[in-house]
Amino acid sequence: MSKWTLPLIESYKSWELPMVEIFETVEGEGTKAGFPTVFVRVFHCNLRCSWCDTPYSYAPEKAEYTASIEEIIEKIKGFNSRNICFTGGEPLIHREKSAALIDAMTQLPHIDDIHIETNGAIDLKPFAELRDNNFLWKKKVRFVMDYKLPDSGEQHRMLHGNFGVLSEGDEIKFVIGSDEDFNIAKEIKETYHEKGQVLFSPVWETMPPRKLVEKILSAGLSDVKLSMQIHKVIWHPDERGV
Ligand SMILES: Nc1nc2[nH]cc(C(=O)O)c2c(=O)[nH]1
Ligand code: SF4
Ligand SMILES: [Mg+2]
Repeated sequence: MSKWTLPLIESYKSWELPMVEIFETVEGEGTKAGFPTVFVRVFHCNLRCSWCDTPYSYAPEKAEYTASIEEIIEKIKGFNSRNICFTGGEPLIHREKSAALIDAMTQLPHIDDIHIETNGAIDLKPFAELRDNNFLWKKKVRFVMDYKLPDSGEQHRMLHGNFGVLSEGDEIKFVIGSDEDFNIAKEIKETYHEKGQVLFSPVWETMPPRKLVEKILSAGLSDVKLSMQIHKVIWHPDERGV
């Protein structure tokens, strides 16, 4: 039995979430990079990473608006993309409400993939249990879990138990800003990684991609995938809603 049991969509469709933005673009990161994707960005985050590129998604900023699950789903239906990136802020911070929104997304027939950009400081177990017990979740829902390294200032918040609940289709993203970050990422991967594609992504301002590639190759990390933020190449790095 999972810790949470979701009611039917009729009961939760009026639940409201604080929102930042919903837009369609191409996914800029990870294994889905380049595919048309609807971004659903909710408000609030439990971390404050030094290099965060979405500080408008948590206090002291304010949510742009609130929307019911039904309204969010209607907006998603207006786009052609088959992929959803559920992000923030921290998309899972709203707990049962986050789970209900994911559940409603899984019921959209035109959606193939819902990837959830979670920050490594939220217990994934209740969400993973919902996935284990639900056919549509198993088919469509994937976690893209960050592991925050020393440069972020938030490594002490990482929940290492999360590695044990990830599946083969999930992704683990290490955002690397320095040589120290690289060394810790390698050590954490060797110690905790079980299932899921490991991504190494350079911090835009402090880690030249060429240097990160050289380090991956010379460390012999043959199963690691480099993940560049291609949206920052296509558009200006500070542009929003792309
Ligand atoms: N195109 C595009 N891809 C992205 N992948 C992760 C993003 C994020 O803001 O977390 C993002 C984003 O904001 N835009
Ligand atoms: S977890 Fe993500 S949204 Fe939250 S502070 Fe860190 S980078 Fe920003
Ligand atoms: Mg992100």
